[in-house]
Amino acid sequence: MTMEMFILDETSTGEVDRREKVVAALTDSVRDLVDATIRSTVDDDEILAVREEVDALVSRLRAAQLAGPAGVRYNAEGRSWNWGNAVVGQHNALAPPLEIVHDGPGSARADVVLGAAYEGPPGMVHGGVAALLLDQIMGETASGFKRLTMTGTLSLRYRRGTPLGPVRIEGRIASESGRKITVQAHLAGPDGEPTVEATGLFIIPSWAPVDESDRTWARFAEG
Ligand SMILES: CCCCCCCCCCCCCC(=O)SCCNC(=O)CCNC(=O)[C@H](O)C(C)(C)COP(=O)(O)OP(=O)(O)OC[C@H]1O[C@@H](n2cnc3c(N)ncnc32)[C@H](O)[C@@H]1OP(=O)(O)O
Repeated sequence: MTMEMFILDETSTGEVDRREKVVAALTDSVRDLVDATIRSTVDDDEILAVREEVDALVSRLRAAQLAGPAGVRYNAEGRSWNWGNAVVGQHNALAPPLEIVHDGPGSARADVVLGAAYEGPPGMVHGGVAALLLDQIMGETASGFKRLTMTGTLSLRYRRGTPLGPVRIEGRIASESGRKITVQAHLAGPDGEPTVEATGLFIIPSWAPVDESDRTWARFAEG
């Protein structure tokens, strides 16, 4: 991976905002479709009929497609967007999506409601999903949108099951040394008691710009 993998896109911020909103609304409907598919008890004939309609809709969307994944894009105005991101992607129905709040330097949090699509043990959040969400918030905590960071090592302690439903995730920088940033985080259910605790080492890659006064690259990190 190199800085060149971030895509400079000519689209204006106004147009990005407009398009994001339109497709995000469709994405919400697709999330609803996923939940409805998991939980539906309609009869087989109805399932077959719905499948035909869904296949027809997929064909319509495929009429004009990107050649590959959405990537992380930015424009000359400093707006960046990562619509396909697995955790925060506004156009990714697999993403909850997480809306991460940056409280201040070195800390971040997010509240999200995890439904049937995120189940592992019965009625509980899948352990891999917890790791996925923690990884993203910890990466953003380390980055603070001021530098590029990548996950080096992630260690999780699952203290008890997390019930599906409302979840809070919080992360903070514990220490820094050169290009290495240690982040601690946890995920908690509605009672606020941590169910998963995480420690991660996030690394500013050797190929990333290191001069924090060089703001030209900061926009990349805002994806
Ligand atoms: C994603 C980027 C966008 C970010 C946007 C901001 C938002 C973020 C949100 C994103 C959230 C999602 C986030 C994701 O999902 S990121 C996706 C998951 N992570 C990856 O794919 C990372 C893959 N690995 C690499 O690219 C490289 O190995 C990295 C960049 C990690 C280091 O390659 P680099 O060539 O730079 O390293 P170096 O050899 O100069 O070593 C430097 C120092 O680090 C130490 N070390 C090295 N590796 C590890 C390790 N694995 N554990 C512990 N320590 C390690 C090493 O010993 C040395 O220590 P010292 O000898 O100096 O003491």
